[in-house]
Amino acid sequence: MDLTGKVALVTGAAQGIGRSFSEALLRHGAKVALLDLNMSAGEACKKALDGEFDAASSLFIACDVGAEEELKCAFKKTIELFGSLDIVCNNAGINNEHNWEQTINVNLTSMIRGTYLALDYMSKENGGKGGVIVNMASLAGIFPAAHGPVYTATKHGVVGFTRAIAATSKLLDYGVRINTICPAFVDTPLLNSVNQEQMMGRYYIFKDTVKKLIQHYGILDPSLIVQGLMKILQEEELNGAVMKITKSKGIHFEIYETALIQPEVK
Ligand SMILES: NC(=O)c1ccc[n+]([C@@H]2O[C@H](COP(=O)([O-])OP(=O)(O)OC[C@H]3O[C@@H](n4cnc5c(N)ncnc54)[C@H](O)[C@@H]3O)[C@@H](O)[C@H]2O)c1
Ligand SMILES: CCCCC[C@H](O)/C=C/C=C\C/C=C\C/C=C\CCCC(=O)O
Repeated sequence: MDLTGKVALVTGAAQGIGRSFSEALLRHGAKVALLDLNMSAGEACKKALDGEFDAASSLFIACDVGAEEELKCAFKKTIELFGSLDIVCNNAGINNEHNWEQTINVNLTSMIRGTYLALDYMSKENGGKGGVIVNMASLAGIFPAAHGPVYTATKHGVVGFTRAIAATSKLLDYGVRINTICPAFVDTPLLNSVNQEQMMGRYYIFKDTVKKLIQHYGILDPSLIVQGLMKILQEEELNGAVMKITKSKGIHFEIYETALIQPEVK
């Protein structure tokens, strides 16, 4: 996919992986809607990006992805300003085992809603011209993380939903490729949650164990996750792929047995 002039929407764009995604998309000539709950970080991010790229190429939208109307409105604004939509990165996520209901809402419900909204605009079934959706999961979407059972559940949900909706898209010829990325630990502010009792909840006792895990497996630079995103955008055959990213193996894929014979519908 040539990214020049393409329109992307990135959630959780103010910092961490989402910000790195947004910078990379702008560098490749795309226009980017930067969605984030954190107004001050979002505005600071937009200002910094304007110093490097044409200010008209990006738009910051204050948006809580967990609030249905706010997310709908952000998609609408993006299309009103940029005229189309080609790429959606459902990236926003939290690690909060104390308020675990919020973790489900942000990490899983909003990923599903973001995918459906993206399909509303991009699916050929609705007169759209196709596109690519990337849903951020985690290695905790494949392996259980004892320090984060609800985080683990949401990321397993993201992986399962993405694989299933990608199969639907192929069967019904939506023209939209949908994939997921599962990184190990990445150098972003999210890792600070391990030191916060109000985030770790009853699993705060694992604080030092998690730090040892992180030390053992190493911390990935967000630029490697950007490389994963670019691979997904460029390799047209990728749909329903579960991309793992680790220090020891780099970018690679989870291989699953073919479980179902998909029905012919057309
Ligand atoms: N950092 C890691 O080790 C790691 C590893 C694997 C997967 N991930 C996943 O990658 C994604 C990005 O994580 P990160 O490490 O960049 O985190 P981060 O905390 O550094 O950044 C997340 C961004 O999302 C925003 N956000 C949070 N809740 C939101 C909401 N309700 N609405 C809108 N924006 C919201 C935050 O304000 C923040 O700007 C998450 O889905 C996370 O689960 C992170
Ligand atoms: C507690 C801080 C929040 C972490 C968020 C992140 O998404 C969590 C990842 C958790 C699961 C991964 C846990 C352990 C495995 C880590 C690395 C395995 C690497 C294997 C390899 O290098 O081959």
